[in-house]
Amino acid sequence: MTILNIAVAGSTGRMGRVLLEMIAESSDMRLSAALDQKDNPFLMKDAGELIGSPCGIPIKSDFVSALPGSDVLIDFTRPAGTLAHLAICRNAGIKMVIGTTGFSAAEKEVLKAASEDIAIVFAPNMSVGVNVMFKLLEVAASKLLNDYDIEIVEAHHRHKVDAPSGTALRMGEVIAQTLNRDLTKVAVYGREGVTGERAAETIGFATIRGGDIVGDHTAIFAGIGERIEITHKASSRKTFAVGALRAARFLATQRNGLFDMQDVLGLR
Ligand SMILES: NC(=O)C1=CN([C@@H]2O[C@H](COP(=O)(O)OP(=O)(O)OC[C@H]3O[C@@H](n4cnc5c(N)ncnc54)[C@H](OP(=O)(O)O)[C@@H]3O)[C@@H](O)[C@H]2O)C=CC1
Ligand SMILES: O=C(O)C1=N[C@H](C(=O)O)C[C@H](O)C1
Repeated sequence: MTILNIAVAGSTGRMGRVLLEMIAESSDMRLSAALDQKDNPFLMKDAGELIGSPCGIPIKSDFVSALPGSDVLIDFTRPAGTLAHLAICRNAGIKMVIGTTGFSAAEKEVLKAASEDIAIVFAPNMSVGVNVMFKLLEVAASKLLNDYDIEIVEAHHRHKVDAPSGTALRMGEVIAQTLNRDLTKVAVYGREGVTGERAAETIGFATIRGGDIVGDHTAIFAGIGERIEITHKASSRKTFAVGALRAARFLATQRNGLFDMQDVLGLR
C-alpha cells in the first residue's frame, strides 16, 4: 500500500487537531509535518501531544524547510495564511487540500492560477452531506423556479470569524446559477430598519453565531401557502476531516488543476 505523507497547516486549531486524530487513525497516511504560525504557543511541542498520543513530529512554523517530503498540505487556517502556504507549495510542487473560507474573489483567482502547477481541492465544506445538499438545492431551484422566495440561514460557534459561512455562500451560488441569477447582484446580507418589501429575485442571507454550534445551514424556499426547508446540521468536525482526507487521496491521482468536493465525491 502506498502511504501518503500529509502535512497539516493550522495544526493546533479546531480543525487541525481533528485532522491530526484522523491521520493517526488512517493506515494509508502518515503525518509528515505539523505547522502553525510563528507566535503559536505550541511551537516545537510534539504534535501528538495535542491529541494525547505523542508521535515525534514537532510543530514548526517554517513551511519552506518542513514541507519537502510531504505529498499534500491540508490547510484549514485563514485566507492570508493559506495564500502564503500556497506560494510555497506551488514552488515545491506539493498538492493542497484547502478548507479555509472567507476568500475574496481576487484571492480565489490566485488559487486558480496556482492550480496550473499543482493539484488543489478547494471546498468550503468537506462533508458528504453538505455536498449532496448542493445537489438537492439544484433540484429544488430548478423545479420551483421564480415563484418562491429564497433565504439562506447559517449558524456557527462563537469563534467563527467570517460571515456568511463559505458553505452558505456556495449554497447561494448553486441556487443563483441554477436560476440564471448573478449572486453578486441579488444577494442581500442581513436586514435592518425600514427595508421596504422583499425584492422578488433576491437571495437573502442570515447569520447566527453562538456557543459551540459546529455548523448548521438551511435554505428556505418560501412560496404562497407553503415552504420547503432544506437543512444540514454538522454535529462533529470529524465529518469535515474525513472529507479532507478523502480529498488528499483523490489528489494522489491528479497532477494539477482546481477541484472541489463534487469532483472528489463523483457528484458532478
Ligand atoms: N471546508 C470545511 O469543511 C471547513 C472549513 N473550515 C474553515 O477552516 C478555517 C479554520 O477553522 P478552525 O479550525 O475552526 O479555526 P481555528 O481558529 O481553530 O484554527 C485556525 C488555525 O490556523 C492558524 N492561523 C490563523 N491565521 C493564520 C495565518 N495567517 N497563517 C497561518 N496560520 C494561521 C491558527 O493559529 P493561531 O491559533 O496561532 O492563530 C490556528 O492554528 C476557517 O476558515 C473555517 O471557516 C472549518 C471547518 C470545516
Ligand atoms: O468555521 C467553521 O467552523 C466552519 N466553516 C465552514 C464554512 O464557513 O462554511 C464549514 C463549516 O460549516 C464549519
